[in-house]
Amino acid sequence: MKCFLVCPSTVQHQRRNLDFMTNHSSSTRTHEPIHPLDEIAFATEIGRALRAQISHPALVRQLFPRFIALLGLDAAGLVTQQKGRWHVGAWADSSGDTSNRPVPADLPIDLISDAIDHGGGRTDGRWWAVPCQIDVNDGGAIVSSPMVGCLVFESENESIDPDRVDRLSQLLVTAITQTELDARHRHRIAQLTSVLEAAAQWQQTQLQESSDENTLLRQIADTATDLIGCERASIFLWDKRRKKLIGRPALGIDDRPLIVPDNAGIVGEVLATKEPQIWNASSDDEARVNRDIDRSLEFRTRSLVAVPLSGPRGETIGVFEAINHLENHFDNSDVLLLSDLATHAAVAIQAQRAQKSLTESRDRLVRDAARSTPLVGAHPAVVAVRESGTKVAKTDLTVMILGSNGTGKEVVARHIHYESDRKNGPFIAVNCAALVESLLESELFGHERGSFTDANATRVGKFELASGGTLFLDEVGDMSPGGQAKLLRVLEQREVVRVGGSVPIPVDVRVIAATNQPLDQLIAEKRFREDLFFRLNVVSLTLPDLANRGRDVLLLADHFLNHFCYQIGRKVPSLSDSAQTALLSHHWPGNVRELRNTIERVCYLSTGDMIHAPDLELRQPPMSTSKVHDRNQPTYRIDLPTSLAESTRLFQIDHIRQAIDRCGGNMTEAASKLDLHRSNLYRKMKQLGMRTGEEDGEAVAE
Ligand SMILES: Nc1ncnc2c1ncn2[C@@H]1O[C@H](COP(=O)(O)OP(=O)(O)OP(=O)(O)O)[C@@H](O)[C@H]1O
Repeated sequence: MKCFLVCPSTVQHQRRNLDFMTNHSSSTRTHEPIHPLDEIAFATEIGRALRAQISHPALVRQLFPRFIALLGLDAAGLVTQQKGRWHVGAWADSSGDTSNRPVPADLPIDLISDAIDHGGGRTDGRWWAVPCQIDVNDGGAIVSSPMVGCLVFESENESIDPDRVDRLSQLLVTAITQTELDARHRHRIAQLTSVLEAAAQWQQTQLQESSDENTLLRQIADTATDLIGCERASIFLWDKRRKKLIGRPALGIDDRPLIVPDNAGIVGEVLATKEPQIWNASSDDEARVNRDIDRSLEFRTRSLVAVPLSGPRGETIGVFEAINHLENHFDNSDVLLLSDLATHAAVAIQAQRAQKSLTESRDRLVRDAARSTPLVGAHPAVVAVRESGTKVAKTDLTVMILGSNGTGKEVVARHIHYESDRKNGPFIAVNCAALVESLLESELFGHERGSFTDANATRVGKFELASGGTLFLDEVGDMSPGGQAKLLRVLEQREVVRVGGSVPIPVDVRVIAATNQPLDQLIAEKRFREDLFFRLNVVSLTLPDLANRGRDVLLLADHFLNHFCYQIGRKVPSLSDSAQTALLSHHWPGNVRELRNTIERVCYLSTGDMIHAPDLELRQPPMSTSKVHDRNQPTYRIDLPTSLAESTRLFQIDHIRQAIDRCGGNMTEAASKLDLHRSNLYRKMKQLGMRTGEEDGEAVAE
């Protein structure tokens, strides 16, 4: 028995029609009286049974014997028509026995059909038939197949009173239809619960990045097979362009899909009409089914139901098919269930496709972003930074990157980010030097609306924005003391509180800091918190100045040449020997950034296949404006008037720097050019306050 909902009109409909038509006269009979209280007791019993949501068999067991006894019948039962066949349920007699009593062989089928066709009770004197039906309209959207049947009873009692039969059978028919509707209701709720549970599982599968479409389709088909109770189920996705339907899972073939023309068989019919189709071999046209599929799968289709799979805008994306009902034929209730599953399946399939395409775009973007900022360099110090960066990327350790302006600290930070598991998350860079203390807190931690005069809207801070990714704090040495204290708190607690807010927000961020400042000196001068330094400096990477990277200048120049020529679509010119020498001997106070700008300018302004030294326009800035720049050293300027001793010192620094530059960082060669012994050159450099590279063993190449 299937679904339900009592519709009052059903009861009234039956009530109106229960005026018995007889083909023999009962007016001459004498009726045995039933005490009215017995009828009331019967009605009360029915009411109690319905309230208790009695099952159908229990109803037959409990109420039929009472009905039989009240009317003095021999036996009674319920006869229903299912899929074109008569089906006799339990047959009860007055003893209450519903199991052993055999169904009479001579059931009055004509009388039953007559009662059903005319919607009213019928009797031939011995048999009585009272229609007991549920129309699909009775249950609204949830009754998928009607119930067609009759309450049938037998009585040799001549004195039976038709009015009493009418009254009591009305009561019993109401009880039967109500019980049937209740049962169908419960069954439908169970079905919908299962469909929702299945949809939730498909959603989980579809959200897993690792799961592919096949896994999802197999899961959907398995659910349909279980819930409908059939041998197989398959989802045919429509390849509109190729006019094909691609069935997966392929009804028993595991590895390859089943491809059929999109106009063949019943799936083709569903695609064309957008209407569900049922096909049962015993009653339907054999020509409708595509037996080619059966032959290729060595399978025999006995019955099938297929419904369209529709996308969000109502467009058909395929067909969902269930094959070979395990118990009997498919009917409308299977269409209803398969359609429910198809609705959720289409959503899951489309969502997984959208997710896949988003994941692919994201991966492409991440790959492009990672490629767009390669850490170019073959100098041992750069190689060491790259290797350490790759290693440390696999951890969540905080990293401090040291180096002069323009040496590539942000490039290293990006390298670490794109080498880490956080690469699909955001990379957010904040220049701490650019933020005054009052703005820094709101920039990093966000603020709530109205928390200060200009806070017109809630703002999410950089820490929150970087959640799941990396936060790069550039120029951290320039951060105000107040900012340092707040930063330390966030690093320790791993949660932020927005300005003007009170709720701590957990943040999952990897912090990379960078500075061109001598932090040890700042700590000594109490301008940088030592505790913050230890928090940030878990791993420290130092980038040498470009002037100390020897032939890396040429590698980088080549890299930028390719980059900019590709951008403007010009053939990549070569660097002449003179250009190479000029690049190697320039001292690059602006480091890689300066080189990049130089090459960019050349790419736009020069013509021809060869770049010569004059094209580079590399002039050492005049002493009055030049930076005699050393990593982690203060910047010196000659601000006239200045003492002769200081001018001499700065001149010597610049002179030595140029000599080292010209020799590509080779100290022995530079010393010889300066007519000094190598150890004297080191001593002189120390005297002048220059870094020699011996301090950290890497900055100055031999
Ligand atoms: N090793 C490198 N390979 C490729 N490009 C680099 C490299 N180092 C630096 N660059 C480029 O040089 C420019 C400056 O680099 P970056 O901004 O990383 O330097 P920085 O040390 O962070 O500078 P600042 O201290 O001024 O913030 C950028 O355009 C960057 O792409």
